[in-house]
Amino acid sequence: MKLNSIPIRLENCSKTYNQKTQVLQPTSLAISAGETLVLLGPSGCGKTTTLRLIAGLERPDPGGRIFFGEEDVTQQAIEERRVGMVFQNYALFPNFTVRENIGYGLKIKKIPPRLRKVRVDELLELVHLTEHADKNIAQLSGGQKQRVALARALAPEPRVLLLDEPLTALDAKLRETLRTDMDLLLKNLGVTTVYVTHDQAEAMVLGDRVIVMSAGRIEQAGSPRDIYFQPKNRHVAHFLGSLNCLNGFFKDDAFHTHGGHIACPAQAAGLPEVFFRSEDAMLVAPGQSTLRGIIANIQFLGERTRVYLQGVSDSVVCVETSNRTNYQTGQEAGLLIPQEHLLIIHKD
Ligand SMILES: Nc1ncnc2c1ncn2[C@@H]1O[C@H](COP(=O)(O)OP(=O)(O)OP(=O)(O)O)[C@@H](O)[C@H]1O
Repeated sequence: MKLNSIPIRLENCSKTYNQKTQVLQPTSLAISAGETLVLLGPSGCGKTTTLRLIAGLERPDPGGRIFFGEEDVTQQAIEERRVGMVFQNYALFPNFTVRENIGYGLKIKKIPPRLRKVRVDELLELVHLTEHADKNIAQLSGGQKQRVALARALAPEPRVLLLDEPLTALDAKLRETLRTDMDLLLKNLGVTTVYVTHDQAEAMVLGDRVIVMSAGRIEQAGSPRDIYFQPKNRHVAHFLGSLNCLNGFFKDDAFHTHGGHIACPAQAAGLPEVFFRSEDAMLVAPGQSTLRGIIANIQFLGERTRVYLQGVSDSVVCVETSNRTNYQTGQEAGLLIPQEHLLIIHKD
């Protein structure tokens, strides 16, 4: 199944509720045809509001405009915009069967029953629910309900697919499976998609581009690799991955390096902050580095181990390692950080 896709453009869109709280600051944003754009950020940062503006469930403040292709849809109601929406809580009709739920939008559009059946069968296959077609919604698992919701949203061939935390209500294992299914599906459909989540792994896997938001504004837009490896500021850096600060270990842009690794950083203040990601540091014998600490805590996760070191920086730092050494708390350890893995972020 392939859907037609169109670009979307938001021009200077802000949103103020109750004439006082501006929850979205003036935002301009272009989404390419067929792109999957993920809006990522903490609760309350304005992701859902942005999605609702695109859907036509909210209007932007005066001056803001929204385009689907060249068409100005700012004043159009949701029905006119031809968008498909999927919500966290499914919003399915509980007394309908799977088939009836998926076909609902087609019935409203007065598509003849024979054609409707063909289309619903195709969608059932697409979301792997053919054998559950005649079950009631109550008989389905959470993951199956979400697949019905997705098929129902796709049935009327929307121009744009809008997904608001569709996997949040599911348990971790199922989320991971559905995330992979969703990724394949979106790539095959080729429909312009806006996907809201606060889960960074979901954002990385699904997004062609990720927009990191905080406090009603866009902090950074870029490919998953860009925002992960080149965060523009500390909001973005902290929101992605596990980050450690090397407080006060940076001076006059002079690193004392040891075979390309930071081994003896100098003390200073008032300069950019230096961070490193937990997976980018290596634990070595204390004698192999002048960055040393005492192991304060260990979390064994199976495929990797998190080791927390005290005394390296002002606060405890976390190192993630996949080696199989049986570290012990109280043990002294050295830390090496490849210089190219340091994140140097200027204070904002
Ligand atoms: N109808 C409304 N009236 C007043 N305030 C609202 C309304 N809808 C949302 N808000 C407020 O706008 C802010 C942004 O909400 P929004 O739902 O866009 O955030 P979000 O990033 O999607 O968060 P979450 O992940 O929790 O849904 C929040 O402070 C919220 O309380």
